[in-house]
Amino acid sequence: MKPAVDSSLVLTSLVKRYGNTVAVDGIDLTIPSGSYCCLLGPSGCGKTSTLRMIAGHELASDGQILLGNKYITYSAAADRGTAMMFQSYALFPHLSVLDNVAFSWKMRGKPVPERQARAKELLALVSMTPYLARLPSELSGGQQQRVALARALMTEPRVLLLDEPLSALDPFLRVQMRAELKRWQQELGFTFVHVTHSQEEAMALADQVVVMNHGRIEQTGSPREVFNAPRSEFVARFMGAHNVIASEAGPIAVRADRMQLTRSASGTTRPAAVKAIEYQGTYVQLSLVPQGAQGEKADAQWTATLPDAEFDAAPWQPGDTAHVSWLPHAAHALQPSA
Ligand SMILES: Nc1ncnc2c1ncn2[C@@H]1O[C@H](COP(=O)(O)OP(=O)(O)OP(=O)(O)O)[C@@H](O)[C@H]1O
Repeated sequence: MKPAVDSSLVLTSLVKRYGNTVAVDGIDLTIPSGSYCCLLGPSGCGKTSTLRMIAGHELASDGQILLGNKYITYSAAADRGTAMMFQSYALFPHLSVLDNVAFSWKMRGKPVPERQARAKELLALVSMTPYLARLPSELSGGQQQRVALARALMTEPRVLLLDEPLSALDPFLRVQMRAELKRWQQELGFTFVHVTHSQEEAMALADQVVVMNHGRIEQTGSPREVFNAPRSEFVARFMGAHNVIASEAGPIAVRADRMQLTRSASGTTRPAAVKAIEYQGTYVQLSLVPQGAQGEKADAQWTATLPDAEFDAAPWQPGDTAHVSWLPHAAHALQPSA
């Protein structure tokens, strides 16, 4: 049921100021129609403000928002063609599942059979047909979330906005719901914009990851592009599993699993003391302190991960000296932050 409507979003020089605080500092972003976009970044980087400006829950201080071929920058929230799904599901506690979902059509004066039929269709999409008569208090967190999604879909949005939708769930349910979100987005075929501070969640879900820092976009790309070629030190550190290493040509990023360790020095290796070893199941993680490397900060620490079989064949001990190297293509030059 892929709709043919254009649900692309274009943000141009978008700014949000709260008094003297610049929460979003002139971002430019194109989100293709029908894609899954994750806005990713640490607390306070401006991702929720960006989402709320798209939703119309905050007015942009400057810049433009284009949905399809229509500027919605100053439109009322209800007229934008967007729907928001919140972290707290905000269902009406006294209404049944069916009535919660049908509510927006009731407000629009649609007849009972019509609104109930559509609500049932959407509740079937989110596998909630057996629970139509329940109250929200009689549902689990994951089930409440499904109902909240069905309710958001009743408004027939072209863009669904999700603000940390998985953060209230336990880790097991989070992974399950994540897979379902992806499936629903593919079935519905329109644009999803999902705010998260979890790089793991963004990598699992997104077609396009947008890494934000201090109200600006640090990097945009597919999860693979962003993970394998972080543009800045901030992105390398935020995505995790990377080392930021000083080199003559400036800082470089090397993935932890691309660090090669040997027991003797050669021309290109750098010495490091093995500080700690953690067994992680399929791999073993070593914390390394570089020894007298030029340009490294005094508190620099590197991480190397070795497949468990490789580690077991020649185990390292804390206090050992490892000589570290990497293949040329494993090193990525880092730019200064935006
Ligand atoms: N209503 C507000 N009034 C004043 N300042 C605000 C308001 N909302 C957000 N801010 C500030 O704007 C900046 C960006 O906030 P925003 O909520 O967009 O970030 P975020 O990346 O979504 O953070 P989090 O992950 O913690 O929700 C922060 O410095 C925040 O304190």
